[in-house]
Amino acid sequence: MMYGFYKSGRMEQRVVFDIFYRMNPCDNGYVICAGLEQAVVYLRNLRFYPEEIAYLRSLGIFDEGFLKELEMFRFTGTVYAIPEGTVVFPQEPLLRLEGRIFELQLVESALLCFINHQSLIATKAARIVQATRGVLVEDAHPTSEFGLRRAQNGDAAVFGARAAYIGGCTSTSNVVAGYNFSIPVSGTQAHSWIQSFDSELEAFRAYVDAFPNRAVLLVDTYDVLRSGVPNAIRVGRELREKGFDLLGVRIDSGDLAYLSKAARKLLDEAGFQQTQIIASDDLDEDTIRDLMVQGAKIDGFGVGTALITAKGCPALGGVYKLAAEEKDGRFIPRIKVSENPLKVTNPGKKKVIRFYVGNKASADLIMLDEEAIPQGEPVTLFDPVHTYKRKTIYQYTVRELLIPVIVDGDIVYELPAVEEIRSFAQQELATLSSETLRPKNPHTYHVDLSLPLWELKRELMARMRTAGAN
Ligand SMILES: Nc1ncnc2c1ncn2[C@@H]1O[C@H](COP(=O)(O)OP(=O)(O)OP(=O)(O)O)[C@@H](O)[C@H]1O
Ligand SMILES: O=P(O)(O)OC[C@H]1O[C@H](OP(=O)(O)OP(=O)(O)O)[C@H](O)[C@@H]1O
Ligand SMILES: O=C(O)c1cccnc1
Repeated sequence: MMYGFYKSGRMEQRVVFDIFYRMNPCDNGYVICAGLEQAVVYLRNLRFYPEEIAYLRSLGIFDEGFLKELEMFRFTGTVYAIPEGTVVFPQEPLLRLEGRIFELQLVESALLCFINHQSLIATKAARIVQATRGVLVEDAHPTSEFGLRRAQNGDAAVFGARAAYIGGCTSTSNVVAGYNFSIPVSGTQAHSWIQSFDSELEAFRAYVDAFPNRAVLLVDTYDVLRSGVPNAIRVGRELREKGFDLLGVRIDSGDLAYLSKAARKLLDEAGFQQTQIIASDDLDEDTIRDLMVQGAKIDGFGVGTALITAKGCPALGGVYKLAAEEKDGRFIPRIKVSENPLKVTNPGKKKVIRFYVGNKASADLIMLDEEAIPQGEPVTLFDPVHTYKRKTIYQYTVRELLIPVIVDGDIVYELPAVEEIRSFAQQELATLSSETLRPKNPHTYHVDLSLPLWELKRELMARMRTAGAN
């Protein structure tokens, strides 16, 4: 397409693209937006290197003038984005890009990859953490991301660990992610550690020698209740003589509810009330919720496969759609019409505002960029499909969600630390009602269109049906 724009003299045509998604993944009531930092870094560093241009030349498809354009290529567009950690909903632009069609068309798939992947994993993590006891991490049990070995590849593991932390995990076992993003790392040991010693007891002793104040012993290699926990208690007693406390045991197979209760009893009777029980073994939000219902005595979870692959909801369907095109110095709205009403795009250069009543998010409104933001007067919102469904909001505050991140190719936004994004995501979750937060059949949060945008959409749909037919 870039070559086509170059050949037809349309390279410099200015356009607006939106990134948005149409349905929440996992039947969830919201998505936690993530991946913006990687998108920004990608845009900043985007260029064509000599070897890449040589490869494109070798294809024998492109003329030298075009390859020269690629050689000089830099991203010069403007990006507005919803900050990472924000809870977002279907249809609303998460990123709005303005620039030359030559460059904005190039970046579609890469941007979608960053935003779709991390937003999906952050959302999955929030669901898993919520299942451990409550949606906010202050109520939840610590949950460590264990997924590296099961991720679809290395980038998915590292950026997935970042997103999992944003979504509420307490730590990751992926030390590269810890290094890259300054997020907490934690880990226990594998069955191979235990197997590599002549006895479980020796294995435990050697481990606590190395990590006297942070040892979590894997107790299920041979027999949790007859061998693993009794040996852990023995080593715990020896540790105490050296002035340390055994931090925990990990159970990685069997009936986790039954074994955790029995292990708790053994540990408590031996005076190890502070020693935690960590569970892992193909856990996901459903199994964790089930374990909690069964009264499992589990203090923390390690979750790998289901988290890093977003089991059950393997992709977030974010899309990149042309919304406007510049003509004579003005942006002319563009629409994509479809038989499926969900797939008809919202035309024009837009912004998104969120209404808060008290400290709860009440509804979002997608508006045309030139519209004034309501300043406190009562606002009546209507469902864009079932327009008789209306709601008037009084006594609200408003927040504009899209903020400038890159202006004319320059980064104008200070990228927050991941720790900060995670705290922000927690604040964001606290603004949702329990009905929106529930993991099954959640209440659908209202995302409405302003009247001018709704009217523009209807007009363009009618016009483009006729124009398209011609
Ligand atoms: N009390 C429980 N209620 C519901 N699910 C459980 C309970 N205990 C364990 N599970 C889940 O059941 C599954 C058991 O898996 P599986 O049949 O492979 O047995 P296992 O004990 O893990 O054996 P191994 O890991 O040695 O192959 C895991 O996904 C685990 O998380
Ligand atoms: O179960 P997940 O949620 O994916 O978490 C990661 C798993 O990876 C490790 O074992 P591994 O899978 O290597 O071996 P195992 O299945 O035999 O325990 C660990 O002990 C967990 O069980
Ligand atoms: O630290 C652990 O015990 C761990 C980490 C990743 C995968 N499985 C286990």
